Amino acid sequence: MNCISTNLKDCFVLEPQVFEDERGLFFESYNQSKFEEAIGKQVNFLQDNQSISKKGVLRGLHFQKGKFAQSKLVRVVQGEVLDVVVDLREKSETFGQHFKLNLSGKNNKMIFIPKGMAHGFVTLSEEALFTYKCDEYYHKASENGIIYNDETLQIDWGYPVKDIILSQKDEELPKFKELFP
Ligand SMILES: Cc1cn([C@H]2C[C@H](O)[C@@H](COP(=O)(O)OP(=O)(O)O[C@H]3O[C@@H](C)C(=O)[C@@H](O)[C@H]3O)O2)c(=O)[nH]c1=O
Repeated sequence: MNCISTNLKDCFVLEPQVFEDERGLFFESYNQSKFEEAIGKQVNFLQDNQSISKKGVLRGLHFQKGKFAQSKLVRVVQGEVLDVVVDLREKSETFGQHFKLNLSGKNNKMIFIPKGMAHGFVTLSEEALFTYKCDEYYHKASENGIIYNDETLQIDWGYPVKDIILSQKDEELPKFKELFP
């Protein structure tokens, strides 16, 4: 497994070893010991999630606050998304900066997102099957987020704004400056 640093400290891109043969391919989508060795720390994943999104669907930017903050290991099984991570750790040198990467069922890349970061993605293919592990349980009262087109964060989603599909909840997310005045 390759582990590649990103511009955000503690946020890594992981590339599993893929074995291809005449039948197709195989890879370990999660191996606790290889994963923890790659990122250099222990993570106790408690919940696996899966979503299917249509083209243009943007989910994010999301995080859980306080003691329900989650680390996530995210990947795409089928289709393609542009995945975005934002550093919300106020003491971090990269506070307010973001990292983005295309994740697809073809490149098999994964992103490890530590606690203290917001996460979102926009679906580039007709449909995308997205799956991720979390090290804290879903806790509705701790859900929080930032509007995807926030003027302070300046994220280029590389997708026509008029075609972006948001949930009602995501349309009403606050701005970065409201959370961090
Ligand atoms: C995230 C989540 C949602 N739900 C429920 C709540 C709601 O009725 C329904 C859909 O929830 P949402 O609209 O919040 O789903 P979604 O927009 O896919 O939320 C996810 O977005 C990505 C970007 C993340 O990073 C995740 O952590 C998570 O916030 O599923 C759970 O039961 N458990 C969970 O862990």
